[in-house]
Amino acid sequence: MKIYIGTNNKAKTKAVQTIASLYYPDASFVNKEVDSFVSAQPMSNEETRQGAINRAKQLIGQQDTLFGIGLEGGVQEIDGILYICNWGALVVNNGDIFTATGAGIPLPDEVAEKLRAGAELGPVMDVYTNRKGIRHAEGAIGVFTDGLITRSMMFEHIMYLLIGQYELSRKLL
Ligand SMILES: O=P(O)(O)OP(=O)(O)OP(=O)(O)OC[C@H]1O[C@@H](n2cnc3c(O)ncnc32)[C@H](O)[C@@H]1O
Ligand SMILES: [Mg+2]
Repeated sequence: MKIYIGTNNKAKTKAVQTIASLYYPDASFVNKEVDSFVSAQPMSNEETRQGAINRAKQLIGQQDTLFGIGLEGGVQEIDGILYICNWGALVVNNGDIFTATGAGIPLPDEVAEKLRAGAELGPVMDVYTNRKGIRHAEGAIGVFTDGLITRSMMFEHIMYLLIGQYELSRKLL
């Protein structure tokens, strides 16, 4: 059985493979770049959630699919502070969909200002750290938690939340 992953991002892919292979050791993984149909930089919880759902829905209908996973990163403003937010969606071929949200921490003002002006977090983080490809590595959440929680670990938690809901629904059938 195949598990479809709606991205080529390395941090997201690692999270899906790490957690899903614990529960489905015989599954194989297929990456498929799909459109989120939301902004490149989602600016609300609602938009970020919708991006994850939109990605996952495009993975319906493949042969031998266990499920498809859509993961989306964004930011949301609360009380004048920009927090990172992250969402995941798991879809099965019959159209059932499970969603979950992940950890959120505030972004420093100098980063938040650039996003409010229209920049994307990925490139902003590369400039901030003077490195390349932070979004494929520890991510903003890793940089701003001193490496304690990486972008993969954050998406791993979302994977547990998604698989847990999916498995429970199968037990209730
Ligand atoms: O290839 P995809 O799956 O699109 O992976 P992505 O890294 O672009 O991830 P998202 O589209 O889900 O994230 C939306 C934007 O926020 C950026 N982003 C999100 N989380 C980030 C993080 O933890 N560190 C750095 N950039 C991040 C990302 O680069 C995009 O500009
Ligand atoms: Mg993206």
